[in-house]
Amino acid sequence: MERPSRLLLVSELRVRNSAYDVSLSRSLLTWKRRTSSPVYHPFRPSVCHSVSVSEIISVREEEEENGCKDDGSWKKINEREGKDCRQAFTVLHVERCPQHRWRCAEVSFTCPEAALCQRWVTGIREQLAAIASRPKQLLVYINPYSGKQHGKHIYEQKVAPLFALAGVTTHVIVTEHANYARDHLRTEAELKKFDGVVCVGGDGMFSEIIHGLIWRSQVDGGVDPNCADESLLPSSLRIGIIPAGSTDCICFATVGSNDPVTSALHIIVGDSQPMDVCSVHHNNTFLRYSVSLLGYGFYGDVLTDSERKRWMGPARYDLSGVKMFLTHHYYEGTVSYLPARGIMGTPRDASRCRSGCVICQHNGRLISKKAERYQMDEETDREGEGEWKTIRGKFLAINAASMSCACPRSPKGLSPAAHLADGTTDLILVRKCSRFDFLRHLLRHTSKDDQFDLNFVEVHRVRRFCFTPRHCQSDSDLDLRENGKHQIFGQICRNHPACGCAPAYSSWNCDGEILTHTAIDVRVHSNLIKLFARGIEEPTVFDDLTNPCAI
Ligand SMILES: Nc1ncnc2c1ncn2[C@@H]1O[C@H](COP(=O)(O)OP(=O)(O)OP(=O)(O)O)[C@@H](O)[C@H]1O
Ligand SMILES: CCCCCCCCCCCCC/C=C/[C@@H](O)[C@H](CO)NC(=O)CCCCC
Ligand SMILES: [Ca+2]
Repeated sequence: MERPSRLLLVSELRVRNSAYDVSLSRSLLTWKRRTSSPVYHPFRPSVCHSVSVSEIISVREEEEENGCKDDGSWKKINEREGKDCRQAFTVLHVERCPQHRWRCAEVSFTCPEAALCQRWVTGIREQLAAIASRPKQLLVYINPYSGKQHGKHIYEQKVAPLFALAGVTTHVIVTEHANYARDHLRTEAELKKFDGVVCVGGDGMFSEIIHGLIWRSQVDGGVDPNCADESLLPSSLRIGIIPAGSTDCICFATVGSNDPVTSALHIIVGDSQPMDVCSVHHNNTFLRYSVSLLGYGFYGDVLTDSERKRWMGPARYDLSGVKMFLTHHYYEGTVSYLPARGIMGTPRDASRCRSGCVICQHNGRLISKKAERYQMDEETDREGEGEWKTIRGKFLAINAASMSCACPRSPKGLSPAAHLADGTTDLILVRKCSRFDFLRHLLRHTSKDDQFDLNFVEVHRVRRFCFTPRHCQSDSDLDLRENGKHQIFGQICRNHPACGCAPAYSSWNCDGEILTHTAIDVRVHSNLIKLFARGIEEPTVFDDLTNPCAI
């Protein structure tokens, strides 16, 4: 509880015609109803409220209904006398709703005199202006074709008015084609003018934004993105996601809901959530970055099939999901991985990555210390931190989840205990099994049962991994896609009934985009980007203790 000496303003004001003791400190705005009777009244609703200053959106001066507005006579007299007659102000603030949703609520305070009202408005505005983490100028990209193609409407109706209320200025760009946002960020955008980038769309659009920003940071800092062993430079601009796509798993897993208003409020209050990014290379050539799912086999095939059904909108994934489940293809290959050693947490933990996650903070610090040590001693063997393990086999799915990948289809996600910023990815290997068993595994993504507790599934928390497919036609480890033969062999294997074997290749689903190669080298870069989010909030039993009214 804060000491009274820290209070910046204390007044008796009126809220809905009742008298309240209102106080403002650097961290809290509190209003407590004055009671005429000292006797405890069991049926009286709660009379004390507080809102964190960091969650105030803005403050608006109001004109007093009875005096200023009515016939104007009172106002006119005041104006003639050079007095400001505004005696009420409204505070717009974050209100928490079920399912991690935030709303903009408001409370109006009436003051006995205009000068006091002005002191309050100025006092609150000064506190808001002192919050350095709040963005003032944002660069907004809207993909008009995401999800159900409502991106533009969502932004204009739900988000832009909130930014205007909060005094956030924006430069809005509606993309004209795929990779428009990525290329604009890479080459043209004057990033120095902005405090963050907002992406209105789905996971694919978010992927464009991080590709533009990460590329720009490397080029500006002289880092070669093609070198798989290079440590990447973090991007200084935070990214906000206004969900308007088909899966929106990055928004869901970092905020807890896919709600544009909630996301806009997290941006306005200047939240910050660090995130791991995987770089994907093939033969020391950069392919893509991934923050959510890298999936070969089932999820790669679902994506390939669903791309042809884009016109169906989000339902395309359900149809392709059922189709690929029935197709039941498995793929042969070799997975090598570098287990994450000395870190806190395992993929089978019951605890979850939540706002202020201790595991992310601990592991993030540990990994950056290791990186510093490596930079000081160039001779150190980077892979000396652990031993590579190799698994050869036939797999229905190979998934790397760098975060839980929670989404409305699977609220706990592909790897429920994965962390947003712990410097690792969870490598999930689903070996060839019966359709019935695979269905059991898939259905467990939507229930409380553990999807890893099956003898054909294994999961490893890793820092790096490589995959090499085994070919249908030969044992060579060459990736035939490179010289164009894959298409031919792929077709023969898929379509030729006499072949009898599964198709040679699947494709990698990299955050919803198809990779051009199947043999890949994946490395996790801890805390490479930051989002305007705070991780999923969990109400705690201590919440009441932080509320001075409760004590
Ligand atoms: N103006 C545009 N015209 C066509 N495609 C675009 C345009 N702008 C972006 N894209 C591309 O559209 C693709 C899909 O976008 P997005 O991810 O926003 O929606 P989604 O696929 O419906 O959602 P999710 O990725 O969450 O499943 C991305 O690959 C992106 O590069
Ligand atoms: C037959 C019963 C099946 C029930 C299975 C439910 C399992 C759902 C797990 C969902 C995991 C989503 C992982 C997120 C991946 C995103 O990066 C990507 C881009 O948005 N989306 C997809 O690839 C879309 C993937 C859609 C998969 C269905
Ligand atoms: Ca992670």
